[in-house]
Amino acid sequence: MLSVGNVLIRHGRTKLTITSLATGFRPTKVCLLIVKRPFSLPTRSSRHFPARNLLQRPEAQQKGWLKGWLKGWRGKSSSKPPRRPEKPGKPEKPKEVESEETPPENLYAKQLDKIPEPIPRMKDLKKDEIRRFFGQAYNQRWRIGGAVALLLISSSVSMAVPYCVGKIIDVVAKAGEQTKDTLFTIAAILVLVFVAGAAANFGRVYLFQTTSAKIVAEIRTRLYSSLMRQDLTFYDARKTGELANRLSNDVWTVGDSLTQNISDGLRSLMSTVIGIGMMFYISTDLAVLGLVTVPPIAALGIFYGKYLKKITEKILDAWAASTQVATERLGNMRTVHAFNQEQKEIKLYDDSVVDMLKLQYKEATAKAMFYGMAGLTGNLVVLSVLYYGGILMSRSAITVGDLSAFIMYSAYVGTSIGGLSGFYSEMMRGIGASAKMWEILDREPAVLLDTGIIPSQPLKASLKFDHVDYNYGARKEVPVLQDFTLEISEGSFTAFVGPSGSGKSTVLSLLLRLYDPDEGAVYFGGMDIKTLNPKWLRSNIGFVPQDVHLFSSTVYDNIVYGGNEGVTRDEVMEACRKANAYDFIMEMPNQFDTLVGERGLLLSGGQRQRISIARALVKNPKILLLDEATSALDSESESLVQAALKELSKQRTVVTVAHRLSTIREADQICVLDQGRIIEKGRYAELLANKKGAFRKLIQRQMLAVT
Ligand SMILES: Nc1ncnc2c1ncn2[C@@H]1O[C@H](COP(=O)(O)OP(=O)(O)OP(=O)(O)O)[C@@H](O)[C@H]1O
Repeated sequence: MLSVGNVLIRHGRTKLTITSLATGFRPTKVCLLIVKRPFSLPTRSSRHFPARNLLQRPEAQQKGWLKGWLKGWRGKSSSKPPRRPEKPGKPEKPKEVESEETPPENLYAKQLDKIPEPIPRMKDLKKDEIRRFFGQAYNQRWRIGGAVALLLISSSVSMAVPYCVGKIIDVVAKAGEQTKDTLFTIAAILVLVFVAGAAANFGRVYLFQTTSAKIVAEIRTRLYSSLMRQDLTFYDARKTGELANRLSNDVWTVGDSLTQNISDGLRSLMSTVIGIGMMFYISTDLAVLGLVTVPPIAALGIFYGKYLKKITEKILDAWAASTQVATERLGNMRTVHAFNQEQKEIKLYDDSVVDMLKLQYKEATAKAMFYGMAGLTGNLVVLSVLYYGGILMSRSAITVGDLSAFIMYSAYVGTSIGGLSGFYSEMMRGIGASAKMWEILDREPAVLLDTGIIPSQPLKASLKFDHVDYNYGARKEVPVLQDFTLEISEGSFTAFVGPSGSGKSTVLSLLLRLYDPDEGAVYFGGMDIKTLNPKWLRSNIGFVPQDVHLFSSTVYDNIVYGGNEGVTRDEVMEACRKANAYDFIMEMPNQFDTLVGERGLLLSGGQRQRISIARALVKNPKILLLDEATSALDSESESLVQAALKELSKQRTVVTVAHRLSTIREADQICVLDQGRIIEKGRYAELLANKKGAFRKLIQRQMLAVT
């Protein structure tokens, strides 16, 4: 009796464990070969299963486990939460090595910190989308071709293993004088074949992995470049998280499905075809018996797949809800703390987690049933093949080696069919993800950055709005600017005032050409800004926005960000002095190298605003747009900045939006806006003199508010 013991066969993504392989010498004796998990789908590692991890907690085994678990998670006793899913970026995807207890395909496990999306159906995809999806691999066709060739070699070697094992068993079973020599010869040949197979496998994995990385890198660069060029209308209609997803998870999905998935799919296909062929080659009767269970298992699989899809979609919705709750709250922690809403937020999140868990338990039940059934059926098949194979052996119709090889081939075929179903869903997911990327890549921005005139002579820094109508694409029904007409002469100081929402900031956005008017035109130095190169136009304008956004970098980096190419350190210092920012920067621990924190939150509002003013001044612009640029300054800083701005106004055209009306006493013209129209215009004193005027009312209201 030969006991081979625990034999591991790794095939594609699935590892089979043959716990015991024993055979008798006499051909009449039935060989015993038990295959664990004969049917398996492509898998993910267990850490991708929050519910699974949950079940491992002791509370989970008790009644009321859910509450216990949540309590444990929150309580002081467990400082660490239960193991959470992987962090963003590329979701860790087990490729070659899987845990022995491989869980089935999990549609939402792959992308954990993003809101995942359901797998699209074939009928929902357009032909063009499928063509373009594969088109992305075209640049890498030689590498992919090479990888496929190596795949054919390595798979052929793998598929030869059962046959060779069968032959070895037969040689051993005969146990003659020549046994040792024959065994040695077979083993020596097999070692060479295995080494060749390993080399091919190395090449295949290397080529597929690097090709995937190249495709991902190429798509990411193109996508990011396309995103950077989109106009603000595009961003107004989309969520930042959604775009970040496109750029990270979706791109990986596309890269993987074009390489790793094709590799796995081809392996599964080859294993299925060769495996079935070999089964028939060894014994037609046994092959028919072995394959007779395929249709019922397939039917069960389809039924299960449909149920799983439904429940997965519900889980995705629940996931989206809980992710949205968390993302929004984590980004607004100041508000949460300030309003004492921690407990309420925890409860809100817990509820969404519990909703999802309930669904995951339903899903787990369905999966457990399916895998239980599939395992039972598979084992019954093995048993019937063994039984019938034993009878055939007793009639000397087949050898023990052939029967062993047959069982191994049937296991290969079982796992490969499962692999093919995973291949299909991964491919659909890849095509779906790439279709969403095309939406961005194909979109022609309304403002093309590389077109338009770059004047050879400097233009006069005069501005003009000529009967401009505008409303935001996201809210077409709300007219924002209506028949807006205004002239701003070079070197003048113009201020916009008016109630909130009257369109003041929008005027500045149109000057920067962040949006284009629906009707009428905006002129710079007598030229319609639509005809000018947008980059050139913006290089002439310094802008201090209402909400100052600093990047998570140093003070210096944030200021130099506003400069034109080749801006010097001296110019940066000069801009800081003019913006009254120099002194406080020099008092900081690392001065210009001080990190400002995420969105500049390590600085005070007034400091951020002065850095923002310095950033606008560093390129020494001809036109300065200030959107309530001094609103966050204390009165001392404000008077200093006001003095600086007054000085700066002498050399450039300044357009400002002001709430504090005291800051615009010196303005050459003040425009009072209401519902997108200029209802009053003039100098400070003139407007104040009009006793029934809107400006005077604004001043009175402001004075009342102060007293
Ligand atoms: N990106 C946008 N998409 C859709 N509507 C917008 C957008 N930005 C502003 N609006 C709307 O346009 C109108 C004018 O907004 P704008 O910001 O120009 O007003 P404002 O006078 O500057 O207000 P405030 O003084 O409060 O800053 C408002 O009704 C506002 O809701």
